[in-house]
Amino acid sequence: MTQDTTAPDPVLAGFRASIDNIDAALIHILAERFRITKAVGAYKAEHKLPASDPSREERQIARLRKLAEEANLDPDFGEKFIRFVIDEVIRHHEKAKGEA
Ligand SMILES: O=C(O)C(=O)C[C@]1(C(=O)O)C=C[C@@H](O)C=C1
Repeated sequence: MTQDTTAPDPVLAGFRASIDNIDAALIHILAERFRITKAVGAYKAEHKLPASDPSREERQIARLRKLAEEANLDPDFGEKFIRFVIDEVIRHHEKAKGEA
């Protein structure tokens, strides 16, 4: 027998309410991170500093991999996620340099 996917499922709805709250928190946290990195990008452009700092990134990734492990999160996923975010920040920094 196939499951009726339209029937209300309060257990699933409870899980999803929590997922929705977590996703909202993630968006706010990311927005706050990009708000501060925008200021970093403007500072770097003004002071003619390079957009990226690979040694800083290495330290961030090592730290976050350790935190991920302690939090029982796949460290490879943690690294991929922060790499994705940092790459976007660098793109913004490069754009800010072009506009300075
Ligand atoms: O810390 C810096 O210098 C930044 O520009 C911020 C940031 C980041 O998003 O964390 C971005 C680019 C750098 O390569 C390193 C780190």
